Amino acid sequence: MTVLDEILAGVRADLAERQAQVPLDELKARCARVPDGKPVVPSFRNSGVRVIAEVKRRSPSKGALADIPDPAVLAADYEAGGAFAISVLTEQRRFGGTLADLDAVRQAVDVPVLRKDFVVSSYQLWEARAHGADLVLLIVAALEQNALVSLIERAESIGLTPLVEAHEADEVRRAVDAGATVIGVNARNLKTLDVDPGAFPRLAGLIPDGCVKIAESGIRSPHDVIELAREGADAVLVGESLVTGKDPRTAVADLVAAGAHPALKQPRS
Ligand SMILES: O=P(O)(O)OC[C@@H](O)[C@@H](O)c1c[nH]c2ccccc12
Repeated sequence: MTVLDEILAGVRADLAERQAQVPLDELKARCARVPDGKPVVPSFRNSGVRVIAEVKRRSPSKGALADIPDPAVLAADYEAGGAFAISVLTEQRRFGGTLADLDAVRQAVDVPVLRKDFVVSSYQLWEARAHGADLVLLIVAALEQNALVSLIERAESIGLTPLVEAHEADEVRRAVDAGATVIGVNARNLKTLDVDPGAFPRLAGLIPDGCVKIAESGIRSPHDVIELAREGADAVLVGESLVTGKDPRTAVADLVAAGAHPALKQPRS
């Protein structure tokens, strides 16, 4: 069993419990009461590399990272630092997150919010929307192709922007074939947890120019952002270095400033 298989087994067990507690109809009714998901794709294409800052308590590779007693405070700091969006890990067993964290962040910020989890069922898309998410992560390595296609379609139909994550060339092709318009390259292999900083530079060229390209994981410094921008990144997704650093607001602001240099990225049509 890979780490990803173990995570998915836990995710399915927790999902079954929530489904037993909250019927789908109730979730759908809640969705009708939350404001529509914010469109994000046009701003990803503007000049400047967008920074997506993540609320992450623990990880399977490192264990505990940060306490984060109040995700709302951290998210507000990220927003004040200029984050384009906030990513909230809602997986409980390995990452220490919950849907309550998503609620807290949604209440605290105006910028778009990404539900970061291991989505295997459309129920989780409705949950994401009901708890105020604008974007949702879909991991190619965790899904059969037909499931990936239908989750992308369902996400879009309920007003969520799917961020489709790949780690290998074949997964990028699957993401493109499935109709993804926002594609993330995760430098971390979720089966082994190894980080490969060369992943984005190697795979970015396989992503069509019409798609938004996001570099994920292992990003620590303004220098990293500049390098990834040169390789064509429209955005970077950063967790660990922000939650373990001293001042998340300034750390985000430094990354945003690095990515804002006009020579790095022209607006894309
Ligand atoms: O903490 P880092 O190395 O900055 O990485 C953030 C983010 O990319 C990472 O949390 C992540 C990317 N894809 C995922 C899928 C599931 C869980 C977590 C992730």
